[in-house]
Amino acid sequence: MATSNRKTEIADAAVRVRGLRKDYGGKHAVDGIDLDVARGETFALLGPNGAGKSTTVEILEGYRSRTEGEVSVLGTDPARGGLDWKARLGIVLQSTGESGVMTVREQLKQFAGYYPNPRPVDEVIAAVGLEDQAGTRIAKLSGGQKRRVDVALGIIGRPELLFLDEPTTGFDPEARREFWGLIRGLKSEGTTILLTTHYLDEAARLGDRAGVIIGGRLVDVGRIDEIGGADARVPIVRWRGADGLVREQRTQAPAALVAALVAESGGTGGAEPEDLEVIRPSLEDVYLDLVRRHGGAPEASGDTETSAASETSGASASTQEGAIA
Ligand SMILES: Nc1ncnc2c1ncn2[C@@H]1O[C@H](COP(=O)(O)OP(=O)(O)OP(=O)(O)O)[C@@H](O)[C@H]1O
Repeated sequence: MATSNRKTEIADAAVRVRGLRKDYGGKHAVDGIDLDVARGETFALLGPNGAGKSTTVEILEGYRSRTEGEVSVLGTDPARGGLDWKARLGIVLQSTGESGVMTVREQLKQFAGYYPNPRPVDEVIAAVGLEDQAGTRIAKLSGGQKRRVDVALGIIGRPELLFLDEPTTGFDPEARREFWGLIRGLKSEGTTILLTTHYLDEAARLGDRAGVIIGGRLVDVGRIDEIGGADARVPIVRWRGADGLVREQRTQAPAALVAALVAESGGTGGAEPEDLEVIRPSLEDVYLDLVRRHGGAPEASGDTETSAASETSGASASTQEGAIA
């Protein structure tokens, strides 16, 4: 299965990166990345631990120097971005930096003062679901609540471009879904969002497009439903044969295969094929396959359900398309 590397050029991109390299000592942490993020799109940057995502994003944010390459963020080279440029960005870093002694509202008020056109503080508190904690000192909040403060600080300045580095780490499932709603709202207002996440379901739900970085290289980029190439998306039919063995077959026509299995097991009135499943590979399945093929260590998944696409319990046998075992 060939990886399609779609290098789409976007006119008037919010982010434009060409030949980006970052060396630490002799090691290429980022090794020649080309990337465009369109204005108004939500772009998910994916990759295993140590792949080079944070380094890339920190260069875009102006926090880190680069070794080589061209970078333009909202039309400005981040290495030369001044305060006016910074005020157009919203940044939610991986680690929290807010003061623990202030209350949520005090901290947000302070940050709002740094921006020319901030959102109303109470509107932001409500958007991140911290109304009940608005008067609480940040030091006393739970990990997930502190993360919501980080997100609130990232959006208070009404950013044109919002960087979210693993924003929902520590969120409970309900808070994560609320956060997704918040991000969709920002997107509908025209905010460009660059998201790094290890939660593949989050990337699939929020992202218009995604890029996969492995070993400092962008190994694939495209619409969420294009990542990994068409072959990686072919459905899998799995069933237990009369001999007790689990069989699986990739096929573009799962209904026809299921009908054939039913006919084989005695016609419409016959026995149901045992343990029958039709599986459509998720972004997580496709991503893990990409990581394996490019020699990256697949990380433990987030809270997404593990698809059974690559796992079978008990004995199994794979079959070629068109041949029922
Ligand atoms: N300040 C630094 N000095 C030396 N090496 C570094 C530095 N920062 C990062 N690296 C190395 O660069 C590589 C890329 O790191 P980076 O933090 O960009 O990865 P990542 O994809 O964001 O990982 P994670 O998913 O764990 O956050 C790693 O091998 C890391 O050890």
